[in-house]
Order: sequence, then structure tokens, then C-alpha cells
Amino acid sequence: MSRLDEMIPSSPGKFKMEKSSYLHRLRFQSSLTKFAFFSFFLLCLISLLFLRSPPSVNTSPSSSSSDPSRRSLRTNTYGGPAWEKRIRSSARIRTSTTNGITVLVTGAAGFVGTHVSAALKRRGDGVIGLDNFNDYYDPSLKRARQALLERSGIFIVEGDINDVELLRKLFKIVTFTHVMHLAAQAGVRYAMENPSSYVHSNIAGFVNLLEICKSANPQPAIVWASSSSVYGLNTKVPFSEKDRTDQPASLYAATKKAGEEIAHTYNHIYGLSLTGLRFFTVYGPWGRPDMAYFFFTKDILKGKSISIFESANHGTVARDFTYIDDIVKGCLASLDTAEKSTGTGGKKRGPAMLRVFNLGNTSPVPVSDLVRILERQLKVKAKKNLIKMPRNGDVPFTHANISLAQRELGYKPTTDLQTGLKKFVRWYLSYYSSSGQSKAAAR
Ligand SMILES: O=C(O)[C@H]1O[C@H](OP(=O)(O)OP(=O)(O)OC[C@H]2O[C@@H](n3ccc(=O)[nH]c3=O)[C@H](O)[C@@H]2O)[C@H](O)[C@@H](O)[C@H]1O
Repeated sequence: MSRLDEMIPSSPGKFKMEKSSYLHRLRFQSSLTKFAFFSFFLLCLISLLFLRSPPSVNTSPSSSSSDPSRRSLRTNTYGGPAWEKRIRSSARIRTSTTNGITVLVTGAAGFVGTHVSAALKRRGDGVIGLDNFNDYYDPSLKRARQALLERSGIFIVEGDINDVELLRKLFKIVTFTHVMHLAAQAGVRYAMENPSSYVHSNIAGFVNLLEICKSANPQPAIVWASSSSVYGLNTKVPFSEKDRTDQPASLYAATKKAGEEIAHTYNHIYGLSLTGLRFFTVYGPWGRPDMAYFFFTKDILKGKSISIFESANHGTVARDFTYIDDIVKGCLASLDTAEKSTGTGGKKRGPAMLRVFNLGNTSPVPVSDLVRILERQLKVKAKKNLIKMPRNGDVPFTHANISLAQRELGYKPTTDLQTGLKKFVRWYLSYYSSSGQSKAAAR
């Protein structure tokens, strides 16, 4: 028993006092007061130590246990001369580049973020990545993408788009001409499992970023990821930007639709130049393990059965699968054609650009065909389980009309599903065959 244990009765009322021990009681009371005082003092000291971070080290609020996304995020540290130096160097436009831009890419360790960051850097633009490295899917894949970008001189700052202080700091160090906002909670079906993570990233995080952008001087132009899912239960095909988007089938879709309305507001009030891109089921090397083409590949190779969804009356479910390189071209063209924001320091000075584009492939393919292509390329027969599409937010088909993007951005997808999947499978086999990754693939 410790001295503290000796002093405190194990349960109230059970403490037995000696007959003639008034003095003892007094002594006990005085020790109790001392103990209470020291405990209080100790508690204050501990809270002070934890609450006060040193000037160059900040803790992202997203790493707190109250994080609504309920995922483990690392405690991020940032600041200091070495950190700032890495940011400046990564943001530098190559001297030989004419009309170079300086871009903050949020979600840079994500699938699309990695490819867009690399493409920008290749042509000489300044790029700073931002990513919270959450564990929605295997974070080691995000780390591998980070390593890839680091080799080409791109620094990814670890932090959350909800972290006001971090964003302020980044905007103080670098004058961003553009923001490519790709950080989001993706996935249609996961929204039923963890709805608050969608609100946290796709709504609160987006608003936070726009607040910082609107106050920046100069304000950057923003290009951001919306989704084909905003068309929801729309039956008119192909989907055109003019079509209705008021019937979302999932919370994911609803948060992306909300993002489009929020974009309108910030454009209207603050003169921010905003371009939303409705991506159609993007796939390719370094892709997302939560997407069907990716986990079908994994399961087919492991001999596990896969579920192929069917719509009513055994109808096929189809997607306008779009290859990553085509999407990257659409993103870069959007950045290049985005006009400047018109406001300064939170005040609108005139009307600003507000756009929405479909970035799809224009040729929907049934999911059963996707599986057939994978079987051929993997040289393994899939164990198929045809099931009725669960009511989990999925829609039976998507099909993009891309004429607006063609006209305004010169967007012209060139990769069909067969060619694109061949490139994905080649990457998958090489990535997961290296000993370090095979364990991750086996999970
Ligand atoms: O375009 C978008 O905006 C979205 O694209 C993507 O969503 P989806 O098009 O639903 O892709 P994905 O999950 O790969 O399912 C593909 C197909 O396989 C079917 N599917 C799925 C799972 C399964 O077990 N069986 C099955 O048949 C399923 O019914 C579907 O027909 C992104 O994940 C999302 O973040 C968002 O960006």
C-alpha cells in the first residue's frame, strides 16, 4: 500500500477512528488538506505542460480524441526554420518555367493528389502538399506515395484542412496562386459506417480552407474535387452539368453537392475563383484500395470470391471509369484556365469565375466487364458472386457528358478501360511483389 492509499479510506464510512484520537483526526485532516492542495497544484502543472505547446511546435486539432472522423491521426508537429525551408524550396517555381504557378495541393498523399502534384512539379510549378495521412485505407500506401513525391522535390506537410493555425502559417510562408483541393473523405458506401468523417472533411474542412483563402492577400484561385455522385438518382443520360443534382443517393454525394453550394457562396460574397470537378470513378496505378477495381484485383489473386452488384431485374451496374492520366490533364487545364480571384483580404472587388465540369470517360462499362478484363490480365478466374445491389448509397450507372470540359478546358480522355487496367495491374503486381508490401496486400 502506498502512503496515499493509507490516508484515504477505501470506501466512505468504513474508516474506523480510534477512541481517543482527536489529535489524530486533526492531523489527518491537515494531511488531507495538504494532500488536496498538492494534488490540485500537480494537476494544474500537468495541464499547463500539456496545453502549452512550444512556439515552433503545434498540435493539430484533428489528432485529438474528439476527432469526429474517429480515426487515428498522428499528432502532427510543424514549424521551425528547417520545416519552413523545406516549404519554400518545394514551393519554388523552376527558373526556366514561364508562367509557373504556386499550388497548395490538399490530399497530396491521396491517389489523385499524388498524380496531380507530380505532374505540376514535372512542368516546373511550385507545389506544396498537405495531407493528414488518416487510416481510412492502408496509410503505408500513402507513405509510399509521399516518398515518391519527395524524390521529385515535393514536400507534404502533415496536417488537417481543419487546422486553422497550420493553414494560416502556410499562407504566411508562401504566396499561393492556386489551391488544388483534393483532400476529402471519399467512398460512397463507407458513409453509412462513419458519417461524421464526411462532414468533418468535405464540409467543415472545405469551409475552413475557403475561409483562409478568402482572407489571403492575394486570394488564390481554387480548383476542387466534386464528384459524379452528385447526379444521384438522375435517370437522364449522359449526365450534363445542366442536369438536376438534388437527389443524392449517399451522404458522400450530399456532402459533395453541399460543397458545390458552399463554393457558390464564397464566390458570390468574397470573389473567390472556384472550379469544381465532377470526377467519374477514377482508377489507375497508385489507386485507392477501397475501390472495386482495386479490391477485386486483390481478392481474385487470393482466390477469394467477389460480389458483383446487379440492379433491379438482374440489370447491369455500370460506371464511366476514367483513367488517372486523363483526370490529371483535366485538373491541370482547370488550374491553367482559372481566372484570378477578385477579392482582397476578405473583400470582394468584382465578379469572379465559378465553374463546374464533368471529368469522365464518356463510355460506361458494366462492372461484369471490368471483372472479365481483370481476369484476362491477371490470368486468374474470379470466383463471382452476383448479388442485388445493396441499399448503401450506390447508384446503378454513371455516364458523363464532357462537351463543356472539352470546349473550355480542351479535355479529351484517351485511355480506354482495357488499356488503363493493364497499367494498373502492372503497377499492382510490381508494388505488392516487393517483400515489404506483400504483407500489406495480404491484409
Ligand atoms: O465517381 C465518383 O464520384 C465516385 O467514384 C467511386 O465510387 P464508385 O463509382 O461507386 O466506385 P467503386 O466503389 O469502385 O465501385 C465501382 C462499381 O463497382 C460496384 N461494386 C462495388 C463493390 C462491390 O463489392 N461490388 C460491386 O459490384 C459498384 O456498384 C460500382 O458500380 C469512388 O469510390 C467515390 O469516392 C467517388 O469518387
